[in-house]
Amino acid sequence: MKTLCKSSTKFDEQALSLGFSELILQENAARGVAELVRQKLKSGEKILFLCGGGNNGSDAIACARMLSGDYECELYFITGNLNANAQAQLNIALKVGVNRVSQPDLENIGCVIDGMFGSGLSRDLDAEIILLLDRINTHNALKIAIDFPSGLDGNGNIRGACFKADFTLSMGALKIGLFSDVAKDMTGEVSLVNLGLSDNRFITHQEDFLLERTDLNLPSRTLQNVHKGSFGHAFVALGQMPGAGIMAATAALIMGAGKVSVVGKAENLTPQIMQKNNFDGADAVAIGIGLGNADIDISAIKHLPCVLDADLCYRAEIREFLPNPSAVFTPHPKEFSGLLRNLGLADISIEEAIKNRFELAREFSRQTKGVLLLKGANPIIAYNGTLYLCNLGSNKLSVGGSGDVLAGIILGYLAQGFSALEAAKNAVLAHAKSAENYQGNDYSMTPLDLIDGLKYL
Ligand SMILES: NC(=O)C1=CN([C@@H]2O[C@H](COP(=O)(O)OP(=O)(O)OC[C@H]3O[C@@H](n4cnc5c(N)ncnc54)[C@H](O)[C@@H]3O)[C@@H](O)[C@H]2O)[C@@H](O)CC1
Ligand SMILES: Nc1ncnc2c1ncn2[C@@H]1O[C@H](COP(=O)(O)OP(=O)(O)O)[C@@H](O)[C@H]1O
Ligand SMILES: [K+]
Repeated sequence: MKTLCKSSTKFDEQALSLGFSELILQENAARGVAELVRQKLKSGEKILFLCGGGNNGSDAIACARMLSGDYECELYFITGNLNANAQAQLNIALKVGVNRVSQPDLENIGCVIDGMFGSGLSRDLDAEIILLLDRINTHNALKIAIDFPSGLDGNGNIRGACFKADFTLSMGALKIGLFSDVAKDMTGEVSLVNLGLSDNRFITHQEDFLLERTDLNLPSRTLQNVHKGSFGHAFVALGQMPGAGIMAATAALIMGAGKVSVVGKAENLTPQIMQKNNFDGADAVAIGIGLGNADIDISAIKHLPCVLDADLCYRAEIREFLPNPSAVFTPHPKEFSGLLRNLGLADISIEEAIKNRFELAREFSRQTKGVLLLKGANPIIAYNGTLYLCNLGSNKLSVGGSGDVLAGIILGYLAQGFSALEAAKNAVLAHAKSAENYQGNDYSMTPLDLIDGLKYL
């Protein structure tokens, strides 16, 4: 896992309190950008630096000075209002031959470096900058964002428009805003630049995390003297759309649950799954998948490890699962907005829920004691106020039924005794990896392909 911090401010404050100067930090930031440029761009090419008047702009100006001589560097300022650092950097840059231009000329530009706004973006972009971004984003030059693509704010929301980067270099520490759903189409590849102080030295208190491929812990079998009862009995409650529940049940089976049963009416049930009338013997349960308005009796299962999905988010019964520390709530944003209302935690629109996803997820996990898995392009897992993000999934997963498969994977882990948090983390990673391994076109993956891929993780 990589550590994520909420903003640059804490890093900057801590570095300054240790005796670093802002100019030293900027020198390191600029060197990180210059190194990437040297790797990606032939020398002699023309680079346009888009500069704001704050410290993000200062990083860009320092970078132009470093590359000047080897590349043709032009600075374009979106403001005449420069802070002291930016002014100091500009004085040096002009002396070493960096050009300052009054209009951004995109002809023959090989690379655009975005140093307009970083973590200081505090309001919507002006119309003029939005127009500039429209022109830049459709240009085929290499695009590198310093710290944040301009237009993306610290909460990962786009403020009018956004620079569409091929690479984003996060300065000092990785910031959570770079991993929102909308950021995924804007940041390009995100990497960290060391500003002279390891992010591990800087983090002194609880932060959030970005899951990595190597965090996937499969429910591998180690002992031989075992039997089906050793791996748990998973149950899925079926409802008005039983096919969805059967896909979840199949995913749980392939993920290693020893036995899998369904409760509720199913026609043509695959023989590998058992039909039951009640939840007797369940080690873990998934409920809500394809449920609709079907009747359910949850009295026997509300204390069990469980996955609470889909339609259950809107129904009163979900309240009875509180506080169950081994409950995993798996809403997509619309269901999350409904769930917050249903539980009396917030009465907000889907758009508001998406906009404030990080803090709402954090608060939800504190209030409910369970684990939240808020689905999206970059799903968020929240437990006890800590967030775990996953940016490894892809648009192949945008197909009806892939959430049902995810619920089934979580169920499979829960049945085998994994904690709710471990089940959610591993399930998100297994889900993303199965999609990544899929060899067909990006538009053709079905939930059954996704389930099949679970066999070969
Ligand atoms: N503080 C430091 O010492 C360091 C800062 N660094 C860089 O500095 C950045 C943060 O710098 P700043 O805090 O100066 O902030 P920015 O450079 O991101 O922007 C600040 C300026 O933009 C204005 N502004 C904000 N939103 C605007 C909008 N929509 N339209 C027009 N103007 C707007 C603000 O009023 C302020 O004047 C980081 O992202 C990083 O790139 C790094 O070099 C590391 C060291
Ligand atoms: N563009 C995307 N990138 C990454 N993951 C995605 C994307 N689109 C959908 N997903 C994932 O696919 C799943 C969709 O679940 P859901 O919306 O509940 O669909 P359904 O109810 O049809 O199964 C979630 O796990 C979500 O995170
Ligand atoms: K920027």
